[in-house]
This record gives sequence, structure tokens and C-alpha cells, in this order.
Amino acid sequence: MASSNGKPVPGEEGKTPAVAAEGSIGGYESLHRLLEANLSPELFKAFRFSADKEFLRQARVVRVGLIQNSIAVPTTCHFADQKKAIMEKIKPIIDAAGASGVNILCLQEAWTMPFAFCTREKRWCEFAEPVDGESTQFLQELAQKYNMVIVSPMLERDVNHGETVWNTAVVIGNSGNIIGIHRKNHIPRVGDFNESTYYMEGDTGHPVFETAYGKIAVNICYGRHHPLNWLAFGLNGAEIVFNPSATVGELSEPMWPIEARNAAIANTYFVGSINRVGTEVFPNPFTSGDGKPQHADFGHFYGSSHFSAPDASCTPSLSRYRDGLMISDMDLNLCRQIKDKWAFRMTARYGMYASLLSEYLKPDFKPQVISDPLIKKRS
Ligand SMILES: NC(=O)NCCC(=O)O
Repeated sequence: MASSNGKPVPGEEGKTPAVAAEGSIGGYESLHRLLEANLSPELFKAFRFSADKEFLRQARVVRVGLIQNSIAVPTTCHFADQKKAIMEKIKPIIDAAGASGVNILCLQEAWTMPFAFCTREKRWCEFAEPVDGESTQFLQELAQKYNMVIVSPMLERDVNHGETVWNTAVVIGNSGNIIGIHRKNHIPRVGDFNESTYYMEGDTGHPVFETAYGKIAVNICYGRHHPLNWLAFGLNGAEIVFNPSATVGELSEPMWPIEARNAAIANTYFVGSINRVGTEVFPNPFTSGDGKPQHADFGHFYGSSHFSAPDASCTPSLSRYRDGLMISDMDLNLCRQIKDKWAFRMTARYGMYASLLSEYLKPDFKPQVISDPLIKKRS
């Protein structure tokens, strides 16, 4: 269940990705493991993020967990059986997190269902639940049992507003209470990620949830490509931002190890990145609008969940093809220490950017381009 020792899968050493074990990369569990083995920088070694000892503040070490998993049964099974099976599958992993003393745990995007938004079939909306529905109740019990904050990204049915559907994260406090929700801000329009067929851009802004263990926020999946989204959670004071995701190798794997680390550095907080694992095959084939043949799966969800820290360090990632629980201890004092060191907040020139953005939003905006007059003379 935990991450591997980072060595190539036996018998797969040095093989190209095409012939390696299902989903491995050159015989390594993940891209992080490949980099770790071949570059061996200190920065790839941390499972514990420490901070300098302070005289006037106690250390604020929290234990944080991330769960990545494949679906439990085929997507052709009865919906009720799929929901039941995924809960049964995830429970022992949450139990393991609880037994390990995890304080804050985050699950993957839309964890209660297959990531069926590639299909554009509306029947998958049946998986949507009210914020206080079945999956939340299931997690509330576990949160209370283990005195653990749990972040539950799920498909929400807003019964009070015309039964609308949202991609939502429910934040459950360590007493089993619902602290609040955040709805995904940026909805992808790329590849087979046809999520805009199902739900709209979120209306909850950039909430930071003050929990018993620290200030946390949730930047759901595609929001990780938007630096201002990361910034806004930082401006509201987040110390840990989770990025529960569902993304496939062909589309985003080269970006995956970079974006979260960059966000952690630029915004001086910790980031917990989570991705699904495996290939989910759907009953009916669909097309991607690119002239290529129809297909019945999204591609390979490459896992590779990991933590990034404000000092540019990060953990190795979990496997790109197996379920996993990543646990890391982090001293949240590091956020302020790095703020003091680098002064990114103080040097940020927010006013200058606010003026540019407000000009940009006007219909008569003209980009600030100064042309070389000689170019015009020549043409
Ligand atoms: N779930 C989701 O938003 N995926 C979009 C693809 C990506 O951002 O890599």
C-alpha cells in the first residue's frame, strides 16, 4: 500500500516504457523515482519537512496523508455496487491512515465514482450526492473515530438550488463535523475531460478552512494550471493546499512534478498532490473530436501523488500504477520562515497587477506593446 523503495520493478530495469510492467516508466514506479535514481538530489528525499527551531513559537508538526486509488469494480456494474465497492476498498486505507496518526487526510477527485466525465453520458450524474449525503456520513464517522480532518472531493447535488451538480470538496473536521465546502473553480475543456457537460465553474471563491491542525484549502485538479487560483488560496492564509486530481499520462504527466512544486514555492505553503490510478474502461465508446478512432477509456491515470514544500523540497511520489497512502510530517512553521527569508509577499507588487487586470477586463483594453518602428519601415 505504501510507496515502493524506488528501485526498478524486478526484471524491468532499463527497459523502455513500452515494454515495462503495466504503467511503469522505464521500470520505475514513477517519474519521481526515475529522477531520484538518476539525479539523486537531496530535495527528493524528504518524507518529513522540518523547520528551524524558534524561540517564541512551538513547532507545529502535523501528519498529513494522501490516498490514491483505482476504482473497485468495473464501470459496467450496478451503480449501487460501484459505490459500495469503492467505500469498502477505501475504508482499510483510511483505517491505516488513522492508525498511523494522520491528522489531515485528503482523498482523490470524485473518489466515490469512476471519472466518467469523458463519456458525456448524463446517467453518471446519479453518483452526485448532497454535501451531507452517504459518502460524507461515511467519512464523518471515520473522522471522529481517528480525530482526523478529512477532505472529501465528490460530485455534489445541490438540492436547494434546482438539483444542480458541482465538483466539490467537503472538508470534515476532526470531530466529524462538516466545516465547509469548496467547489472546483476551473473546469477543463481539454482532451476527453468533458466536465463542462456536467457542472459549472465553482461559486465558492477561495476558502481557507481553519482546522484543529492548520489552515487548509483545496485547489481541485485543473485549477493547478492557474497560478492566480493558487495565489488566492495563499492570500487567504492557507498553510497546506490539497490538489485532488484525475489526470492522464498522455495529457499532463510532464507538467505534474512541476506545477505543484512551483505553487508551493511561489505561495509559501505546502501542497499535497493526488492523482487517480489505473485505466477506467466505460461501457460505451466515445470520440475526442479529433478525428481519431472512438475509444472506451480515458487513458492511464498515473497516480504519482506527493507533497511539495515552500522551501522547494518534495517527497518522492507514490506509484504511477498502484494504490497508495502517502504520509508526511510537516512543521507548518516553515511557511512563515520561508516568507521571512524570501519576502515574496512583500515584493509581490499586487497593486501593479491589480491595475493591469482591471484594465485587461475592459472591452477597450489595448495590450502594452512597444513596437520597434524599424520593423514597420521594412515591411
Ligand atoms: N480532472 C481534471 O480537471 N482534469 C483535467 C486535466 C488536467 O488538468 O490534467
